[in-house]
Amino acid sequence: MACEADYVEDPAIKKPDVPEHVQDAIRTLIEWSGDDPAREGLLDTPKRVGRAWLEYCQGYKEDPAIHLSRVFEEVGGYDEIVLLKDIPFQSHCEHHMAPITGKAAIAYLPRDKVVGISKLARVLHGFARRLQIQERLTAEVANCIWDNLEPEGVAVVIEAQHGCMTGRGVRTPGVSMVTSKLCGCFLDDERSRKEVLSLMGYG
Ligand SMILES: Nc1nc2c(ncn2[C@@H]2O[C@H](COP(=O)(O)OP(=O)(O)OP(=O)(O)O)[C@@H](O)[C@H]2O)c(=O)[nH]1
Ligand SMILES: [Zn+2]
Repeated sequence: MACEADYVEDPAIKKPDVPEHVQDAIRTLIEWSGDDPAREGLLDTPKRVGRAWLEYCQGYKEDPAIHLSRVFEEVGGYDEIVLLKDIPFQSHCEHHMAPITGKAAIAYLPRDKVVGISKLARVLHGFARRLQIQERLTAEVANCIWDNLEPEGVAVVIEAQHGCMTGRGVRTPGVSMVTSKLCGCFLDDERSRKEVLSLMGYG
């Protein structure tokens, strides 16, 4: 699935060092998997995997709320739901460190603060690029928007596939997990809830 592309590898920028103890851990994992970490094709793998995990878990280095600090208060009289849907994301499950890939729909009904629309996706990625369970990811995105934009309502629906269910374990491909977190009017008012879920395509 296509994913957000704000990690741009610049060949002029030195790649981060991967400490020896991290590389050792990856060599141990290769051995545990049944291969030989000393064979040629695997010699640089510990460094690559170390860097890859820095990137998968980049979210630990940021507070996603920072993306909601630039708000617009002049919205030209618009007072309806703002929805960003089909936002692709990647995360990793905290149980198996296997990929979680999916899409999110994020909506809010502004009170007096509106943000640039890309910022909703940035908040999602900030929480997704960590070791997660889908329920917590969903709640963290919704709560961050609720606390920082103080809107009338927030709704987040996430639909994702879990690598730990497809490539191992129960080995059941094609299933999606769906989670939602509703706050404010989307939780309390049935008409608002129906409207937002229908705009998201879940109506
Ligand atoms: N609720 C929830 N469960 C998840 C998520 N990601 C993975 N899991 C589940 O976490 C559970 C961990 O179960 P355990 O019995 O401790 O681990 P396991 O023996 O590897 O389980 P199996 O995957 O069934 O083989 C599994 O049922 C996974 O499907 C998530 O985001 N939310
Ligand atoms: Zn898992």
